[in-house]
Amino acid sequence: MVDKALGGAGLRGQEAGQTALCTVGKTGSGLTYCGYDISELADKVQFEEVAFLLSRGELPTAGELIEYKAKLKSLRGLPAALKTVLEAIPKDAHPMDVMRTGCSMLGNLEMEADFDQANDAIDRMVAIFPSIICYWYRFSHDGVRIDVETDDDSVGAHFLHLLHDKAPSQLFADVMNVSLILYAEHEFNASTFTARVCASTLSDIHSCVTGAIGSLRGPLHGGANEAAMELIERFSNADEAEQELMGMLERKEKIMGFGHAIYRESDPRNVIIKKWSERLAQEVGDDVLYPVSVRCEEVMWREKKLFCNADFFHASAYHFMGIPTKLFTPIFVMSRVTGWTAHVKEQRANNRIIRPSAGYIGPEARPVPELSER
Ligand SMILES: CC(=O)SCCNC(=O)CCNC(=O)[C@H](O)C(C)(C)COP(=O)(O)OP(=O)(O)OC[C@H]1O[C@@H](n2cnc3c(N)ncnc32)[C@H](O)[C@@H]1OP(=O)(O)O
Ligand SMILES: O=C([O-])CC(=O)C(=O)O
Repeated sequence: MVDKALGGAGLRGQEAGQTALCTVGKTGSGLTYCGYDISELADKVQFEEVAFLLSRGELPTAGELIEYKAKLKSLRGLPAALKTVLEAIPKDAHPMDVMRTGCSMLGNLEMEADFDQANDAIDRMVAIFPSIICYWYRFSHDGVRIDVETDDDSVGAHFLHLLHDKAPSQLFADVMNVSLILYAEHEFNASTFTARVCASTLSDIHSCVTGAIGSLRGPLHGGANEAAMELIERFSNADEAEQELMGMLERKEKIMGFGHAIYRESDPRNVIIKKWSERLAQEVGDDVLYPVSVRCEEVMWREKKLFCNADFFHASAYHFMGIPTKLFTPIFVMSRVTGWTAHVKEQRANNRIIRPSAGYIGPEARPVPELSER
């Protein structure tokens, strides 16, 4: 007999393996990376320190951080063949498909020939992903071939610089930094599990990340930040948002950016990005999107006890920084690549091919009828 609680839909509640990288819904504020609480990381460190922590197992020393950031800076350039591929992708393509193709093409050009090279391949992906999406976006939308080798100090500032053709303000760079930290890692979520399944076949790291990008793309996972933006921008004030939301709930529609597979009462990342969204709203003089978002949060909790997940206030925060909605989920990729690849290495270090069983619900055994008799 299958235990329904354990064997139910979505594998919910099953321990599908072990990890030393992250806890979700267990200790502290509810999310830790290698033992460090997310609220402390978001307050104190740079995204590059988190990327180093996930790939090397410990936070860097001051010297290691300088060296690591210099390495990332040196790896921002795009190979000519990759530029050619990006230039061939149409303007109306989905940017997550651009990321998927960009990652896959990189794997063709710079194959991870040996697992010992994993950290070099990881560093390259962390450094080059902002270049990939911005090169395609600026070429297809603005008709320019940008130089992706900026001197910006961080991954987040590099991205905003390429996108807007100017170095970002300190506030915008700080928000990008926090956002990338919040999205970096989250245990056995759907995209990370995809990467681990692929890794368990002893495949290469670019294949693992390419598959993970495909899983992150969906609106029930990373794509929710874009869907949340499409929701909140429909409303011109908080009262209208409340009225519309009540109708959506009545019609049993799903409200993107709310709820979670593991957290039951709150997502610890929400309080952090919400604070930054409020700060940005003040900075840009917004008096619609932020109050609309807050009202959505109040209504969803009051009516359904559903809370904002990491994606909801990311929508307004990114919008206030002038980031086009269709680029929201690719930013998630730029960050989560650190978590995915840490899991790939962890899987490889203690591997057994991931191959669960299926409960069969099809027809009884039967003979194949002749073609003329079907
Ligand atoms: C970074 C991230 O990936 S965070 C997640 C981003 N995704 C979203 O924001 C999409 C919207 N949210 C959802 O679809 C879900 O909450 C998920 C996919 C995140 C989690 O799914 P599950 O684990 O199946 O949710 P859960 O078991 O808690 O759902 C309980 C009930 O609440 C409902 N519910 C959950 N989230 C929502 C929502 N956002 N809007 C309306 N109803 C919801 C479910 O439909 C379910 O109702 P039912 O029992 O009548 O079918
Ligand atoms: O853990 C999950 O199911 C989804 C999520 O919040 C994430 O991947 O950040």
